[in-house]
Amino acid sequence: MSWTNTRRFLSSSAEETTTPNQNDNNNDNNDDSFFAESTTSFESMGVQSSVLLDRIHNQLGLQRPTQIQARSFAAIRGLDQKPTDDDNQDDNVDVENLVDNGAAQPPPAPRRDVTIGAETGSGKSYAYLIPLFDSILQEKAAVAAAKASSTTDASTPLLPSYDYARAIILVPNKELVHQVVRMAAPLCGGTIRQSLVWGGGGNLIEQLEATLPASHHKEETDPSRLVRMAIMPGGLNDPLDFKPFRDSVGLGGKDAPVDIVITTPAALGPLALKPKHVGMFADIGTLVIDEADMLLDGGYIRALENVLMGFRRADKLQTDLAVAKTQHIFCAATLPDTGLKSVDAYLQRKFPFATRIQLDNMHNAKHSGLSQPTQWIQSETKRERLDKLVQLLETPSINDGLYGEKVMVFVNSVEDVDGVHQALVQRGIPAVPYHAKVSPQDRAKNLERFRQYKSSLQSLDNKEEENDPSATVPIMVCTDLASRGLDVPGVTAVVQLQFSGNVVSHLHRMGRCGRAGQRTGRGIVFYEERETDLVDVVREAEEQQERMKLEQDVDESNRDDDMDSGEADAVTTVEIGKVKKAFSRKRGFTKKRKKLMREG
Ligand SMILES: Nc1ncnc2c1ncn2[C@@H]1O[C@H](COP(=O)(O)OP(=O)(O)OP(=O)(O)O)[C@@H](O)[C@H]1O
Repeated sequence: MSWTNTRRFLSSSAEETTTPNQNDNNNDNNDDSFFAESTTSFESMGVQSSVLLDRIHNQLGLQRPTQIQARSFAAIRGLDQKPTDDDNQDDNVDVENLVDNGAAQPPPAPRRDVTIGAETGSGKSYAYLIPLFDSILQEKAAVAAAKASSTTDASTPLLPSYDYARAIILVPNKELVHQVVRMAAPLCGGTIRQSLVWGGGGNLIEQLEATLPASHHKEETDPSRLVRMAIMPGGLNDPLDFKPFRDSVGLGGKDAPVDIVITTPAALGPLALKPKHVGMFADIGTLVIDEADMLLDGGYIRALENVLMGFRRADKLQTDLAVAKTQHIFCAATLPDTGLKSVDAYLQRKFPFATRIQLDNMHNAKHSGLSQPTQWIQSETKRERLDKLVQLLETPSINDGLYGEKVMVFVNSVEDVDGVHQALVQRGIPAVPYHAKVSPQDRAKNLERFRQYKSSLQSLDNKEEENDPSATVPIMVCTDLASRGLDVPGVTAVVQLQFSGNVVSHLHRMGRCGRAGQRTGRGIVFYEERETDLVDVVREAEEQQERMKLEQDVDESNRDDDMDSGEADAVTTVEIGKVKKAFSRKRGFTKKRKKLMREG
């Protein structure tokens, strides 16, 4: 079957391509566990900024929060617990001192450390972004209101309580920095040039301008409604080498401080150990560590520990300078918990008082976006695997093939990505490569073409035109650089042409499809005989999970209203269907991280 002239229409409206799935909750293809219960709204879960609520509904198109968003919001904002003496101490901040224009504002929310754990695609990014944006916009609104009612000169700038930034978000690499910016931009207000004050080089600003909805191109004239982000590059010696900080009014410049800095531990780490920079760390209220298990392992941990040390040192100033303690938010889809040196053990040791939000679906062998059991194919040669892949890609999905679908093909090295990509193209199958040695510009272009593709499963019947082959591509061949965090809506299948070799990477790879509550993903995994030990563990856990699901369904349908709810819950809390056993295969995991580090 030919891959040309048969693609269905790709909507050219950026609005449609960037708005997250506005799920029809009655659709069988949706995962019921994705959303919070139907009575929970963004309003009822506690979002107070009306500006933010408007953006959540109208810019992002989100109707209601996901489970992880509702639970994280409560924990991050301390709505789920009564205040303790400790919190009161944190709240005991001399607000007037912090706000230069003397405006009173609501006392800062207690800052509890929080660990957010839920499977891939469950909406964890907004689980930390929404509370953060809410507190920033609330503070700005309060300052603006106080300023409006005071006698201060109207030209006095509107200043929040921070000079450098309100929060820093750390992710492993540039790809994920861009991913966070892309997700956060619609919540910022204003044009992308207003909200992303420093894009860190490359053409990210242009790319976002081209792909964000038209409604996002409106200038914002009210600074209290604008959230400003910046990407901090590596190689800085001093915080003031970073232009957005240098330009901040609080630091002698003429602009309002940036609100959120998005960067990597490698870029921030070198600043953390110098005592003279303690002021910056004291100024920043929230530190988000996304993909926490990756950053707390292997080659990343040293830089991250430096960062944590910088914040710890700054927290010691708390009593002297009345600075609120830093809130740490750790976010992960996988938190290996086997052994004393596991990431989970590390977090429990270093942050024993952190509130842990962990959904039941975390570490399930098969994530809820996969609509059918994983297809496992043992094959010993590259040639055999490639032939089988081509055969799958040329067979319509109705006959169990992948023709017309939106597919990510994972292999384990840059060379293999190039080899598979070329072989597919030679056979007339459109594909793009994605790995660290593709130039950043081409990588971004390839990702965008893949993002824009609409599979035959996604296309609506009334859209008869074809995907434009110069602007879209159905297949992306990639290394693990694309396995984490990357959110490409509508991926219908993940093929591991080479097995990832460790369960963490396996879960992240499979999690690239069937995201956002869409139960439309499909997994096909090729493996070699020498990998059967690990494969067997994962397969067995998947089978257990399926059995557990069946048991639950039966249990639900037979459920006697008088049944003790504890009895019923016991069935669901048994730790079967999890891949925990496979976490102990740590060697593969660490090696993989090192490789990713070299690539990223
Ligand atoms: N409340 C919501 N309603 C509908 N879609 C949502 C909602 N929240 C998030 N999404 C969408 O769900 C998708 C997955 O979100 P996100 O990338 O934050 O997941 P994640 O849990 O961080 O995944 P990963 O662990 O793979 O990084 C995104 O396309 C996002 O826009």
